[in-house]
Amino acid sequence: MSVSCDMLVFGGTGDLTLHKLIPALYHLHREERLHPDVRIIALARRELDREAYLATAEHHCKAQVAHSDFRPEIWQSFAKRLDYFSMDASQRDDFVRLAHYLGYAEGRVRVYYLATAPNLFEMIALNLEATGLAGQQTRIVLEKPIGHSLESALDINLKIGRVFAESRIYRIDHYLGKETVQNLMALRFANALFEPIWRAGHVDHVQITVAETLGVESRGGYYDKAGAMRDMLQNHLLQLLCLVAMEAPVHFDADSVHNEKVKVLKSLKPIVGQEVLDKTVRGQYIGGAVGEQGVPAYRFEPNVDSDSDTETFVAVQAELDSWRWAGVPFYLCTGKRMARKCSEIVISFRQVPHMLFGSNSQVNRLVIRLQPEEGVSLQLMAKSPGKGMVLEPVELDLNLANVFQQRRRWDAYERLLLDVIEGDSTLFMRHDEVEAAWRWVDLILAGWQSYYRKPSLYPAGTNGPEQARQLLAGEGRRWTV
Ligand SMILES: NC(=O)C1=CN([C@@H]2O[C@H](COP(=O)(O)OP(=O)(O)OC[C@H]3O[C@@H](n4cnc5c(N)ncnc54)[C@H](OP(=O)(O)O)[C@@H]3O)[C@@H](O)[C@H]2O)C=CC1
Ligand SMILES: O=C1O[C@H](COP(=O)(O)O)[C@@H](O)[C@H](O)[C@H]1O
Repeated sequence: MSVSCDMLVFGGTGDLTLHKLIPALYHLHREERLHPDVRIIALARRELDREAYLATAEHHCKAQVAHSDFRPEIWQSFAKRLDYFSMDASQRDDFVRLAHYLGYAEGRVRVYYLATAPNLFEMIALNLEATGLAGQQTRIVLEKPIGHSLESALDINLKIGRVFAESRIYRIDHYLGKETVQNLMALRFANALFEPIWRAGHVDHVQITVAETLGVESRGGYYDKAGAMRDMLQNHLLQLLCLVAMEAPVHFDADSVHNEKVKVLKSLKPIVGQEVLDKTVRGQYIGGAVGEQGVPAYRFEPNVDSDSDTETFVAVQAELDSWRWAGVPFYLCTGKRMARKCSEIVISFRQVPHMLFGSNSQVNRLVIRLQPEEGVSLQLMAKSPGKGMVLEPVELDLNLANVFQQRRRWDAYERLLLDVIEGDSTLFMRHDEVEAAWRWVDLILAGWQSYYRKPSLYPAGTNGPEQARQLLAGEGRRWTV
């Protein structure tokens, strides 16, 4: 049973809260992971009474969780924890009201979850401090992306850091809460098998792909200023890269894990100036079809500029200047409105040094599938039955859902919310990780400004622009997704 706390969710009427946070908290409640005294208070400007908020929250929660997991009596008991407080986070007086509402509760843990746009982060922190709501027992959760550049991230980190000690700041990247992402650490550090070959010399290259079929949905206003680089690659994909490339931490605790991740980010070889033309691809979808469904071009999405040059696809050939990984390309790729939803990490090993059975031998690949199905498969060469040494690629396939059949797969936010309540920041990002990631990304963004303003177009429902295929083909490789 976890610790008792008040969880205050700023942005309580927003997309993230209604689609992800409330359903995650509902599941934690349903599985009795929350202390009976945990209270959840949603905060936003909209004038709503508690009943109206509960009705909205129930509607969304029901739509998000599996039919068999949503039970009215469980919702009723969960709803007893829930309240709504209407306030404007830019108004100090509203925080005074909030302090009265919360009352004095010495020693009680308070979690402030900032599910709002980042431009409110500083104001919320300052207002909490000014009204005596930022004491030692409080924690603050910041949603990604932290800022939109190195400069803005430094500014946020500095200003939040003046109010909250680093140990009380939880910078969330929900990919770190995904089961298979944690399984990647188990695979690497709980098995002796792969470690000796997990390095240059044995690994030819690594691919990290997060392909979505979704477009920008209702988030066009935000996305058009962000693009795939800031929305996905700067955080989710670089965090995945860290887990693939990092050295084994000394302990499985926050500082040890963050120390190793930051070393990886600092070893990213800068991509400067015109290099963006050879090492990166920016794309934007035009109209097309995803499955059977016709979908409009990005520029016709709601709240998107009709002349927008924002990228909805990005591919980058990254390299790490480190002893373990020198010379091994890491191909990172993410896009919206792609042919199919698929997130996976592929470690491609080198070819055998001598082709004993002819030239049809394919390289071994370790594929870590994050979604939609979670699993790990190892592609090997085997002899096909019959006469002669005819080889065929086969798979050792581990489907995690089948192996752990009896157990529901937790959503990333469930795990991460529980970690915040329990005060464990291992699966969050420390300030220097975020900054190191921006330092590298900012150079690419600057290169794009000078040399690559117009994204390459790709029809929705395809695998991105042709240039992405060429990024690997030029090196005699191909995307596996
Ligand atoms: N949606 C998603 O799937 C994901 C979102 N994120 C990040 O999470 C954050 C929130 O995203 P999302 O939920 O999509 O955004 P939304 O625009 O849907 O929600 C914003 C929320 O902030 C509230 N708000 C805005 N201004 C104020 C204010 N002055 N005082 C109090 N509340 C305010 C809004 O309510 P009201 O207008 O009533 O005040 C609303 O509840 C963003 O930083 C986003 O990048 C990260 C990962 C995924
Ligand atoms: O953070 C974000 O992630 C989602 C993709 O998350 P997933 O868990 O569904 O893979 C992405 O759609 C969104 O644009 C981005 O802000």
